Amino acid sequence: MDEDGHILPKDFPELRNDTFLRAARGEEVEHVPVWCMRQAGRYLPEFREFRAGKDFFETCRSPEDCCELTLQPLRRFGFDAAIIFSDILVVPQALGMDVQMVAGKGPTFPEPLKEPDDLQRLRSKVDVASELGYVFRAITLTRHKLEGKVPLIGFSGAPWTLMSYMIEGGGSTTHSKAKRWLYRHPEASHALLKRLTDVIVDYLLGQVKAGAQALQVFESHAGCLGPVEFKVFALPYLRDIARRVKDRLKESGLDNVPMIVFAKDGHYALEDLSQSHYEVVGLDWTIDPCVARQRTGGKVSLQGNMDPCALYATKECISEIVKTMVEAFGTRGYIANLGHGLYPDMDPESVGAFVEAVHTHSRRLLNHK
Ligand SMILES: Cc1c2[nH]c(c1CCC(=O)O)Cc1[nH]c(c(CCC(=O)O)c1C)Cc1[nH]c(c(CCC(=O)O)c1C)Cc1[nH]c(c(C)c1CCC(=O)O)C2
Repeated sequence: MDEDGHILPKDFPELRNDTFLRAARGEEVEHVPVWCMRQAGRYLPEFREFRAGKDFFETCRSPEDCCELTLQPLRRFGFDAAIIFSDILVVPQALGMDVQMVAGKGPTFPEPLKEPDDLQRLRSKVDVASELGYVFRAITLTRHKLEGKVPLIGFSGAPWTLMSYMIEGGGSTTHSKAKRWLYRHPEASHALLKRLTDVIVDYLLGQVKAGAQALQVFESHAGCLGPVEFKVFALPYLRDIARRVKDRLKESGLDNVPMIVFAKDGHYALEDLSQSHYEVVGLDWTIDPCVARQRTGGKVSLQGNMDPCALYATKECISEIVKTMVEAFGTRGYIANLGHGLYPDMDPESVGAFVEAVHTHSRRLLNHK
């Protein structure tokens, strides 16, 4: 404990299941590891009960609550990794923006950025330890409470995805306000993306120092860009993040951690993403696993990519879909996941069937080699 009574990021329990980390590095495994994006979420009755009546970002600021919500899905399912409960929008908050979670509407910025002058409203220097220390404390506490069961993943939103939220002020189908900046104010766009990148690098490094054993960067809004805009406004910053986090870990004498880049609907950028210093490329369900393997040329491990809606199918059907998916990806350098997050109306039993199917089919394939 430190003088404020916070648990310290040291003497963590020994890791008992490193399958996820080995798969991320392309090493041999006994089964294909599996986890789900949004595995802590409203599809779980215990999650809904725990969150009831509490403000979303208040919950994010409570290390004890984040720890409990992170552990909930692991009590039910044989996931091979945990992901810290938090949200990508804590970074815009750290830059000084107000963000609220409005029931039925999703994340909302009462005062989004409208014109380049609005950049002056953002904090010029962000001290991540003071602004986002609550996430670091949640990670440290959770890493202890996991008791070495599985590794803990930390995460951040990617610069373009965060920029688009900060300008749109919430969810959007066209992202036209944010894309207007790219075409009308390219310099201001780069200035904003650069500032986000700097904060994200410090933030991810802080997460590793706090105990995160892998990192995922969510470029959730890659799909509204085309290949040209992605190359100019997203890819350079994604690359910069991975390179700088890895350099800074080395400088600090810390071990490298696997990094995953997930650019939702960014299949047009697969080749580039596989050469961006990330160990793992996450895939949504719009790309065929064999095509993805070909286009990434065995340079990286792959993660994904079952259509989350396949969980509405029967257990038998889920098992068949998983079998086809695992056979197509192969058992080496592969982390099974959905192609995006779980939805609130999904049946926890189907999630259990998905996890079981990944383990069963991959064990069978590995035993027949
Ligand atoms: C775009 C994005 C956000 N947040 C996140 C992304 C990137 C992933 C993606 O592409 O979906 C990332 C995120 N958000 C959350 C996690 C926790 C870890 C996990 O995956 O289990 C993670 C990794 C918790 C959450 N974040 C949120 C919830 C649900 C709200 C609640 O618990 O009350 C959870 C479990 C809220 C949130 N936060 C955000 C949205 C669009 C929403 C949904 C709003 C709604 O459905 O009303 C922004």
